[in-house]
Amino acid sequence: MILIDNFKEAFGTSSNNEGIKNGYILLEGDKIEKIGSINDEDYGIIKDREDVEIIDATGMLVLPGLINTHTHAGMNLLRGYADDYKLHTWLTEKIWPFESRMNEEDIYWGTKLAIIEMIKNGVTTFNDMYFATDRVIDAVRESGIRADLGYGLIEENDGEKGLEESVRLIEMYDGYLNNRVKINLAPHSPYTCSEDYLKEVMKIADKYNSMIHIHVAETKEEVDDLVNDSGKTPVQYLDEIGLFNYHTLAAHGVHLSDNDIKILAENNVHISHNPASNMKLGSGIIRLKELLDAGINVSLGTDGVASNNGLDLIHDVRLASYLQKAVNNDPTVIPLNNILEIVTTNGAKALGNAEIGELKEGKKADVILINTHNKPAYTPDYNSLSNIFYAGSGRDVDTVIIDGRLIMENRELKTLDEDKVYDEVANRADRLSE
Ligand SMILES: CSC[C@H]1O[C@@H](n2cnc3c(O)ncnc32)[C@H](O)[C@@H]1O
Ligand SMILES: [Zn+2]
Repeated sequence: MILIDNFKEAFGTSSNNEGIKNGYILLEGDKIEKIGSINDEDYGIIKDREDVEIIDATGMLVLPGLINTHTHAGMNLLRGYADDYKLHTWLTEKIWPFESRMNEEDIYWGTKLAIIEMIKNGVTTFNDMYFATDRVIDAVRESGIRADLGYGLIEENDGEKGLEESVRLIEMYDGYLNNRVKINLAPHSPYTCSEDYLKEVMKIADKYNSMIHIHVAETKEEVDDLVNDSGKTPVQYLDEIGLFNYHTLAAHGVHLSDNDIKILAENNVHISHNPASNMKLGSGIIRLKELLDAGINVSLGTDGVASNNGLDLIHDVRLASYLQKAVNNDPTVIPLNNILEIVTTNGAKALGNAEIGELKEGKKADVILINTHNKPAYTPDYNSLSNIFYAGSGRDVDTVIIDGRLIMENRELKTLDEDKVYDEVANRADRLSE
């Protein structure tokens, strides 16, 4: 049992996002057993139990673990390799040639680096689309993080073999490690997968009840190309071929018409918004207010670090909020309460996982502690949630617990050898960039 003792304030405990002050959280196995006040009668009894490991959370803020719903973790090997390009040039002239030189071990070490970076920024679950999924799973197992993984399907690269690989992964690993690993289907996009290929993906989704994770309407060029070829927007096209009959998480959704938004809402399509990547690649600005007003579930992703260039969800959700306030000329757009939801409960919904995203009894014990001691960002303290999301950063995350296991304490990782990962990645980057 773990007792998170005497925290300053905990959020994500109720739907109105009111924090609980001066309390404790008891974790039993992989679940949250009890959340209470230090004034409760049983607090003393719990604290005195011999089987309890106490984490002193004095002065700490507690949140559910953050959920990053769109990543390419192996791309941590490409940080800073190709900056300041538009998406098409970036992918075809820089990223894909580099990726074609990467082997499975490179992806393993790149993924480990991404996992270190995510844990250190309070991310406890990530949804990844990439290659070498067995080695990605090794990195997930060793680190203790939670992950939803899809083998990235680009028809020209993998064809039928990619579909077989997706099935193999589902059959072998969906629900692996006490449900810490879930497998989904990850066709890259409508511009790299044909209609027939996507229909094969849908057949697999049908058989295994799998989620589909796909890039959609990221750039104006992507939309214009498809409209010119078929008279349909990517959203209309995917709807018409039946893809949205399956649980779909569409990454990006930057260039959407009113009709596209209606289609997405009617079909309960989830959007993973990637503000930093969209801004850096000059892809455009998502119509976030319209999406939320239409009742669409929007979660947050970082995308890969080659287009971000970090994995700090607290930073990125602030970007998203400020950008929307600016473009809408309205500071009430994406208020604090929505910010917390976007990186927690909305992420859980996007991944179809009712066990994560909240600090509630019976939910998975994915918990992060933010250290406010002696930090300008947390002083004064009119509103702790404001300080976390409008002033703080992922670097303030002190302790991370995933599936009831202590993964980081006092910013020290318990499961991975950080220095070894930095050395490996640096050496591999030298070889790959030659
Ligand atoms: C098929 S695995 C994932 C594939 O996606 C590439 N990628 C990375 N970032 C983006 C993006 O913003 N839009 C489209 N594709 C992207 C990545 O390099 C992998 O090849
Ligand atoms: Zn992406």
